[in-house]
Amino acid sequence: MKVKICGITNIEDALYAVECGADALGFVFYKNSKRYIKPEKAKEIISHLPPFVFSVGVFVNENPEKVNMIASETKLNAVQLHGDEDLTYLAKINYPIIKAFGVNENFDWNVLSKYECNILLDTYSNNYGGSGEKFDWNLIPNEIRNRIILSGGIDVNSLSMIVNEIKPAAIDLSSSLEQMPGKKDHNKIKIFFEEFKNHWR
Ligand SMILES: O=C(O)c1ccccc1NCC(=O)[C@H](O)[C@H](O)COP(=O)(O)O
Repeated sequence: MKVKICGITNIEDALYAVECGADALGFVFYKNSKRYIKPEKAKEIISHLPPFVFSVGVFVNENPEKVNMIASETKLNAVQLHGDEDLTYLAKINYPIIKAFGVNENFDWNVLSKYECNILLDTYSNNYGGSGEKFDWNLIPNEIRNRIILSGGIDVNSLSMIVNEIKPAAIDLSSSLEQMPGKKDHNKIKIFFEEFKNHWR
């Protein structure tokens, strides 16, 4: 199970998360987010990451040409589309895509079969993401559990259920590891990865 830490805004948090075991880092290029990072700053951080750490840019309903431009300039490995982007939009993107879906009790699970890219399930939120809230993971159909990226309110206390019951391909978390939006708490990161390794390896 891979772990992505999202909402990275500074080099100290990036390197510490990687040192503790993060496989991927997320950079939020959505200006309305409290975790927004300018592409130039993300580029600088990404240039200091060790090999084999995956860099993901998070976008919400951004102009697709701008997504491609930022992905190229900052050297992203993938783009996470966290808004209302449809298949026509996705066809304009030149980079590996993670399509995020906001889940609530009314979510139409059939829609996922139309998407061939990686799927991230997050809690439905008017702000699109980074809510720190869980959705009801029991709603996730069994047949897709092992290929999704699970997200939304994941914290150290979620690990038992994630590892033993949901068993997703990857998890993605942000809020539970923060001091405040955009600044990670290194002690929380350390404890999270210690517990993750206890549960998973
Ligand atoms: O983090 C944000 O502020 C954000 C805003 C708009 C779209 C996506 C955003 N973040 C993406 C993520 O951090 C994660 O993919 C996911 O939402 C998990 O967040 P959390 O519930 O805070 O662990």
